[in-house]
Amino acid sequence: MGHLGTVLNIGSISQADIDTLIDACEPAPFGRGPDSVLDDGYRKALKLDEKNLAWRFNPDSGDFIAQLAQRLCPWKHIDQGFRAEVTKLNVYTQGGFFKAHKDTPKSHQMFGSLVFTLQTPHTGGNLVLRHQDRSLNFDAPSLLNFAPKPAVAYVAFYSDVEHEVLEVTSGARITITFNLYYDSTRAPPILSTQRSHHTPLLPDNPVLRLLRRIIHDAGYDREWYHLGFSLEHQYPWSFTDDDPRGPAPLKNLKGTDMFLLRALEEVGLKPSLRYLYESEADSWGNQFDILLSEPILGRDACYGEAGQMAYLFRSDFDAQIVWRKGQSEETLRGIAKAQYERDPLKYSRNSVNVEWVTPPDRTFAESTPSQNLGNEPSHEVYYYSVCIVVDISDVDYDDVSDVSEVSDDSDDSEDSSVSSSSEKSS
Ligand SMILES: O=C(O)CCC(=O)C(=O)O
Ligand SMILES: [Fe+2]
Repeated sequence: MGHLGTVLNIGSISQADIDTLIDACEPAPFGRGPDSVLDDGYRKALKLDEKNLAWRFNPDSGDFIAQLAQRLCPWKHIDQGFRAEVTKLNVYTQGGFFKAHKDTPKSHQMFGSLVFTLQTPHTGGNLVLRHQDRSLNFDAPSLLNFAPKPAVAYVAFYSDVEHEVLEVTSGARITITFNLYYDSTRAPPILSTQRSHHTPLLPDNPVLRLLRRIIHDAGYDREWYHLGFSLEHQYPWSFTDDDPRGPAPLKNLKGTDMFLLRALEEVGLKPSLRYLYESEADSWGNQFDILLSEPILGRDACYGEAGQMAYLFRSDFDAQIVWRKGQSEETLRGIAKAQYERDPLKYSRNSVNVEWVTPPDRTFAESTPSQNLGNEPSHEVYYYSVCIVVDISDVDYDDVSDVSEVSDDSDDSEDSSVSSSSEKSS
């Protein structure tokens, strides 16, 4: 736009600097499904794209990213590092805001967002994060007021956490935003080279103890049950990702979901990620809950036969019916008679009783992409609600007793005396 480069010193940003910056910016759009929308009823802000921006403080280098990683993943539970990619600079002048949204996922590996607020005088513009029944009001102006100069205030959060920039009541609020990615080419934040078969991935905790009790409880009718956990976060699934490691959200879980996965692995279970769907009602009004190993593609899910049981089973060899209360093979035989008789074993062989430890609150795995508000248009990458389902009849008992012997070890008791020679198998 005809601007030559301008350098701002973040320790002393003058009103003239802010005016120059505003001049270089353009109105910031947001994403509604695949569309880029300018609507100052939702987002009233200016932006400078990443290609026009160079910031000397690079959070992706040095210690910062490693420390951030340690705080977001406090156990030795991820086996990859982090990468931060700048997205843009935002200027919110008086009256500016950005209504509640989730940050648009870019790939399977994107898990977080990082926002820096610069030390320019302003009031309002707090960033409010909401997730399930919790919320956090990030008050950058107060933090910056009390901080020596130069300073920045930052907040990092999982990108599927809904957030909102409240109205700026005076001054100019300037932020620089980054996306955070898991990166398997980088070292994990807490090195685990000394992990051996006997070193627990997690310190002893009530979840582990409870899981051990369940799988050791002789009275528990394990044969017939799977345990199901609806995960706390949503995860991106990309339909165009040509990553040769494949779509593997299992290694990209966030926070407590990763903790749960590690706990299940620790007691010898073999968790898998599943997507729960509800079949369309048949002419008798019956519906079935069905677990798939992949989400149904976003756009198709709206049309035609995509919700029918026969379609779901045809499209996924690992599809399973989860019996609802009162449903059984008999129900199916009575209701879906024609389908059942064509292939009597198909459905009954692939059905399970799931005891939901954390029950899903939405039956549909899919968030409806066409109405979702994001910070950018979304193309072929959407968030999905995910479950972990484990077959508890399928425990490797050797593994379990091994691990329970060392369950008192706390995480930091591990030192160089632990053998580094044996890799954890499986
Ligand atoms: O400017 C901010 O504080 C956050 C902006 C934001 O949420 C976004 O760009 O997605
Ligand atoms: Fe955002």
